[in-house]
Amino acid sequence: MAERIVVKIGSSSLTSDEGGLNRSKLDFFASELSALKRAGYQVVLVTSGAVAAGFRAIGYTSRPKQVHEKQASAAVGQAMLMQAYQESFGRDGYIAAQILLTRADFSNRRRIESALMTMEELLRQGAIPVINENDTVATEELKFGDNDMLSSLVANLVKAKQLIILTDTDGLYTADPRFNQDARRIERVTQISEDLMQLAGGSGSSVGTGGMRSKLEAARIAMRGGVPAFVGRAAEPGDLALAVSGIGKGTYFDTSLGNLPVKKQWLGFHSMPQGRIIVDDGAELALRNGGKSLLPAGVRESEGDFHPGDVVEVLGLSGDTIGRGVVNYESMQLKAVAGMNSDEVKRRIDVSRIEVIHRDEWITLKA
Ligand SMILES: Nc1ncnc2c1ncn2[C@@H]1O[C@H](COP(=O)(O)OP(=O)(O)O)[C@@H](O)[C@H]1O
Ligand SMILES: N[C@@H](CCC(=O)OP(=O)(O)O)C(=O)O
Repeated sequence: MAERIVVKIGSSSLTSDEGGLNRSKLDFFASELSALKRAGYQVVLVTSGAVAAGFRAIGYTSRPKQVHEKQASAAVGQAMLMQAYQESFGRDGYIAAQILLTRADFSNRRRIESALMTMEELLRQGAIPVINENDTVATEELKFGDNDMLSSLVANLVKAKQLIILTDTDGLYTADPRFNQDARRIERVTQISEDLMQLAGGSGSSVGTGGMRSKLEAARIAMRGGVPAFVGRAAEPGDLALAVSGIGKGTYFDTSLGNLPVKKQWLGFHSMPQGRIIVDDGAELALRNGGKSLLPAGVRESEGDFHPGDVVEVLGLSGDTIGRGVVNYESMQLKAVAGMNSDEVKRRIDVSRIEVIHRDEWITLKA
């Protein structure tokens, strides 16, 4: 199968601060993507810019702040974006296909699997899926807001070889380069620590939303899903190909993890935990490093009202989250048998599976 590359382009790379599309910039990125297609890659584009492209045309003088104004701007600008991509890719002999997604679509396994099937078919047919958040229906509490996170979830979903996040800066610096002239670029990152997160500031333009911070959060999700990421700039013809080949103008985020199955992606990134289980140090070690199931003996306490099949969050004695899993016990049952060995549990209650959480239905969230 052809290797897949997911490319995310931010508003600041496609539009001007005063609003409106910058066609020459968009044409440049489209030809960069076409070049990847010609080189044999399957390409998925996650594009921002709908709000920024549309707000001036609909009558606002600056990027609006109210949600319904942004949604109205996006409704106008999304059509402009797609028309421009159709024309630009069309010149290179490729078809652009619009896909609009919300966070709620990712939480619903059937909907996201359906979106994946559509993307698979589009890629088989040689089209370029062009994805944005469905701004008109996304509610504020459930919005991605910026498309960085959306692009990492898409990269995990399609099991991309690489996620390329293009922006107006050539990578992650030791400080926001707008304010600190001594800031140095960080070439490679293997783990996104809290210290690293502290280096990243907000957006550099009046049209971008996420800033470097949201790009780091996105890179962390991609790495966790087994997809290496790149954050940087493509300004000259061939820059995107250089980024893909490992010598781009930006920061590389490496991962040694394999691709995460869609079921585990859902568990880790989209499910809604119904309760919390606190485990002892031995169980924490077994879950983190041993690839083991959680047994009642390791459970110290549980909180919340959950039922078999619900997702619960698991914490260590320090209060740190270890991961999430699908629980096999009623919350009341688990309280009654916490800390007991498996034979004793079997004598006392009737459960279909002795594991509180089976390792196949578990994901570790932090190293
Ligand atoms: N440590 C940092 N390294 C690099 N850029 C940073 C850093 N902290 C903040 N930034 C800012 O993040 C901006 C990119 O984010 P953003 O404006 O949201 O772009 P986009 O629209 O491409 O998503 C850069 O222009 C830069 O000014
Ligand atoms: N869905 C929105 C994305 C908002 C946005 O600005 O994102 P980004 O430029 O990636 O920080 C749009 O198309 O305007």
